[in-house]
Amino acid sequence: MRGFYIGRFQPYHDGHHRMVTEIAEEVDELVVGIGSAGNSHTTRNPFTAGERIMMVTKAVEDVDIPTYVVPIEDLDRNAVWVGHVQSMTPKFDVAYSNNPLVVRLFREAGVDVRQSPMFQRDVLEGTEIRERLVTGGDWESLVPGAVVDTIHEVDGVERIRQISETDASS
Ligand SMILES: Nc1ncnc2c1ncn2[C@@H]1O[C@H](COP(=O)(O)OP(=O)(O)OP(=O)(O)O)[C@@H](O)[C@H]1O
Ligand SMILES: NC(=O)c1ccc[n+]([C@@H]2O[C@H](COP(=O)(O)O)[C@@H](O)[C@H]2O)c1
Repeated sequence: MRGFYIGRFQPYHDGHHRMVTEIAEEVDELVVGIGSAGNSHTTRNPFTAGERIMMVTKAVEDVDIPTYVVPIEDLDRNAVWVGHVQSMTPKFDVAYSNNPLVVRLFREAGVDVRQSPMFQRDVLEGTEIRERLVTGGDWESLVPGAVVDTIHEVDGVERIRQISETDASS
């Protein structure tokens, strides 16, 4: 059986990784979809699809099942989004998400969906980690080591700080 797990992964964090580890107990292969693949260089979506592919590919090296990482661009039309996803990925039998819109769209399209508990959601949240990147807080302890390496390799801390500045006073 093959599973599918989609997220924006801005960045991929320990909550995502815990979910992947648990999914790997239930399926034989996993497809990870990098959502909003066309978005980057904004405070909500600082990292490119390629950078997120590196984060996930390296982080899942310690997961025992074959894992494919596929970028998925957004569409203006929610009603056909599941078909768009399926057109870009290996066939899958079950989708994993805690995002209510994603759950709804897959179920309406007849795809089996499983949800998981949220792990340490007070800190394991992309928004919190991006905030810490900007303010100089401890973000490294909330993401896999491979993600720390990727963010440093692409000068990600400086990038997110610079794009979060305003030009109001200049
Ligand atoms: N701590 C967590 N535990 C379990 N699942 C999580 C956790 N954080 C996110 N997820 C789930 O992983 C998927 C992808 O999440 P996403 O990339 O939007 O991360 P996020 O932490 O919710 O980020 P953001 O704050 O940027 O929205 C979603 O289904 C989301 O609900
Ligand atoms: N119409 C669309 O393009 C559409 C619909 C539902 C989800 N998505 C994407 O799926 C991903 C879901 O991931 P999150 O759970 O991280 O929000 C996001 O990238 C979101 O933009 C896109």
